[in-house]
Amino acid sequence: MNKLQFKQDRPLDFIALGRLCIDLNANETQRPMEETKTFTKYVGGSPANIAIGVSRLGLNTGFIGKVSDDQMGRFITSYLTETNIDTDHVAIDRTGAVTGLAFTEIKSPTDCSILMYRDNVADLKLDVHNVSEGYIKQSKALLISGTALAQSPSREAVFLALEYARKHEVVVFFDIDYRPYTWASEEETSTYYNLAAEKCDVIIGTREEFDMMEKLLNLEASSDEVTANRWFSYNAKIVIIKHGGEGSIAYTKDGNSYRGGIFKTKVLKTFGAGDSYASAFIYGVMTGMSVKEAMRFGSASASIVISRHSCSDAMPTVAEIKEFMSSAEEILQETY
Ligand SMILES: Nc1ncnc2c1ncn2[C@@H]1O[C@H](COP(=O)(O)OP(=O)(O)OP(=O)(O)O)[C@@H](O)[C@H]1O
Ligand SMILES: O=C(O)C[C@@H](O)[C@H](O)C(=O)CO
Repeated sequence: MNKLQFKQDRPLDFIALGRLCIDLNANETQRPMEETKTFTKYVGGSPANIAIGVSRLGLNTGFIGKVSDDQMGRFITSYLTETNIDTDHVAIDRTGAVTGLAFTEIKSPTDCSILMYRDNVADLKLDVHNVSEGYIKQSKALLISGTALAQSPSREAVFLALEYARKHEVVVFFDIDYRPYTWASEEETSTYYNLAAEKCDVIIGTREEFDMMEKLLNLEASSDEVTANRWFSYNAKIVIIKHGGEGSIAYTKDGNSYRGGIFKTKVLKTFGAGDSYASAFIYGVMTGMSVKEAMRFGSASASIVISRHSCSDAMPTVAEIKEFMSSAEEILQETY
């Protein structure tokens, strides 16, 4: 089967599984974090950002995750509810685990970094008992995010969710979301990412993330096309490789490839580009857009989000994206 086939008779469009954390974005920009005095708090975590993005675009969205039993956990679940995301399967940790924090530093539009505090985080205590087959089979699509594979019991929860998704023909999107700070070794990382990716229908990652996955394979030479074709031998129908400000490229199992450009924007910070791109791309392919058009939609969403201070809060509506696309300058680069 070459194409994505969403079961239209499902009450849910999209379930995301994985990290729910807090972004603390520096208010004083153009300087190192050592000189920052104040931060603004937002919901964060790549799968949370993507879920917020697709919900704001109008998809009927749920979440499978675990939050801390404190003010931060309640802030997150309240925000998800306010964003029309079902939180019935967001569990509350009772072991004293905490919420992961992502402190962001915005030195310049092209020099941004994230300081992660992730010891004893609740999101990685998600376990198989939090993963409901009855819930997953109600959805057209499931998103898994690579960082949830970093530690047990979250790792086992992801693989169980993948089993349920495949059993019930739920289309699986895999955002690689490689965050080195959570992993113990490159060997462990590559092994689990590859095992998960074999079960997924759409794989989205940066060139560097795919390189990490291929490190142990001794491939003679890799390229975007080599990467994509490797995954078509498993379950993948679409493989997208993101190239930052140079755009993106998508390969489909039927042998086609599509280059995605970027939309010029006034960049405040670069992080958030990947999650906004993924959320709008997913919305696009789930609402009948072609791969090429969904990539443009994703790229436009990314340009909007990187011009704003937050990631989750900044996720745009369909009207905002269409308005932006009608006036922004689109650039298609052929540099890779
Ligand atoms: N400087 C930019 N200007 C315009 N669009 C951009 C820029 N950087 C990224 N994008 C858009 O966002 C998409 C994803 O960006 P990128 O490749 O940086 O993913 P990522 O590394 O996962 O992002 P993040 O920084 O959020 O982790 C790109 O393919 C492109 O369409
Ligand atoms: O995914 C993370 O842990 C960090 C995010 O919360 C942050 O918004 C970001 O880096 C988005 O790309």
